[in-house]
Amino acid sequence: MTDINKKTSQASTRPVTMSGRQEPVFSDELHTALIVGALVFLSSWFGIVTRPDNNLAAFWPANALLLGLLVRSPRFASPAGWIAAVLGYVAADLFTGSSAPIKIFLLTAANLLSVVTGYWMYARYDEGIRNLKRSQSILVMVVNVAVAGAVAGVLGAFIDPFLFNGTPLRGWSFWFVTEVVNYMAILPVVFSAPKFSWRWLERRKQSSMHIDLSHSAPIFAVVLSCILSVLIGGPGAVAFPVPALLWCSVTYSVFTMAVLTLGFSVWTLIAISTQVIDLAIAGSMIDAEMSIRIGVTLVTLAPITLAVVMQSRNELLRRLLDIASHDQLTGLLNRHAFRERCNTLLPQLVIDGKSASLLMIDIDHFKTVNDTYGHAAGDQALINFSRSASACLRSSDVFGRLGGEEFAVLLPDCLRADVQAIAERIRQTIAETPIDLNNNFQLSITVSIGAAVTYEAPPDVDSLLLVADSALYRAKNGGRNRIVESEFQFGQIAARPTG
Ligand SMILES: Nc1nc2c(ncn2[C@@H]2O[C@H](COP(=O)(O)OP(=O)(O)OP(=O)(O)O)[C@@H](O)[C@H]2O)c(=O)[nH]1
Repeated sequence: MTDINKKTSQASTRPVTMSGRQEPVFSDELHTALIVGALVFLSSWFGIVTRPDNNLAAFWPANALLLGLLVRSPRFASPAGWIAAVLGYVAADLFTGSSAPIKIFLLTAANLLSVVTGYWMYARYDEGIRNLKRSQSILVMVVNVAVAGAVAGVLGAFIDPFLFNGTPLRGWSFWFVTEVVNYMAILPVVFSAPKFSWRWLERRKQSSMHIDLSHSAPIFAVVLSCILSVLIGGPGAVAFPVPALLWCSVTYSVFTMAVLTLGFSVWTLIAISTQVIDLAIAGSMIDAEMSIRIGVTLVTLAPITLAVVMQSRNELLRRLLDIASHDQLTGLLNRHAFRERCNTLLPQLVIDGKSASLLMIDIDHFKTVNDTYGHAAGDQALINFSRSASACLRSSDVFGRLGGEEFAVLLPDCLRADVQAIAERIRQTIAETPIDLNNNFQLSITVSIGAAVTYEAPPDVDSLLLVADSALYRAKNGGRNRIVESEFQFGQIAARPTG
């Protein structure tokens, strides 16, 4: 658990005074106030103009949008941000003709109390939980918004009898349900929205050009089940789209799911209140209103929770696969992953006039490096070597650590002269790049390289490795810091001589 404000001060780019304190920049505060003020004003105005006469608004996006913005970007939770939020609520009331100061004061106080409580609740959770990247994120959201709604409801219990001739219990429960429903519909969209950048927009444009019909099938299923809800109706109609929404959860990202469930909630609530979906409920619809709102919110909870769990599970799987296929010291492919990648590539290599070649690279006298400077210095040498050698390679080359101080590179589609040039570039770069050790000491290393060149597709990478290993052995025996090349031919047994 961390304080969400910590991130703000670390990420801030404000100038720092001689004493180390950050100077307040007026334009930053103005920018914050304008954004928060405009957001609260516009969303409150929307809530006011869509609310029924002489009652509280059922759809009130202002608190959820404000809380989402503050939790997502805590830099907006500055004094200027909070003051702008108050002014935004008050201005929306005044602008829409509500002039009773006590009413404006009470409603603004209840709205702020809800947002402040939600913000305070979220302050104890780290970024992963807040941005819906952990499997427990939705549970945390439910608890936080329930507390925020319950606390705001205490003022609601006072407001309802005072302003709307209701009872304290009705005031508390109406306020609580409305807050929770609005938060649960809007917060997932705000928390999971991708950070905007021009590159992101470009990628979206490109991917939307290739519309894959099978990928869109779950959305069609949601639309179809919504149509069935209208056609069949009855009390069970609200739940018709649940299987299709669950299908969406295992297909789409959390953000897409958050937008989908928001769309589903809004559509269902409007369709029920306008009786497009006839739930066939006896008695007043107003009596059933709160139950329906809670029901719709709970229906959307399962798909969004599943989407978050799927995303965090996929991320975990991706990290596990990454760990299983990479050497943790150098970040290169490990022996197993290197062999797999090469064996996948080798049959596809265009051998026509070009060769597929494999370099086996071994650091010279590495045992002496460890013995003289310590194991940590040896590790640093391995890291520096892999960085310097990577810089000599093309993006299509496959570079892996076979084990210890032994490395290999597969060079696809390379002329023989190119193979020699690349190997020589690596040898020279390593010999000329000293390694800075912690104690200001510089260490120089050299490498020996065995190159296996082939003009025919080899049966697998192991046959190329054998030839390269034999050439490497000769490079070592020939005095080290050199390259020896050998051609792979079918039927040739190129094992390293023993003894
Ligand atoms: N620091 C460090 N050392 C390692 C690692 N893996 C293997 N080694 C060491 O690498 C050394 C390899 O030594 P040798 O196989 O004798 O080869 P060499 O000393 O390089 O001699 P030549 O290859 O003949 O030039 C051993 O001392 C291993 O302990 C590692 O991850 N980190």
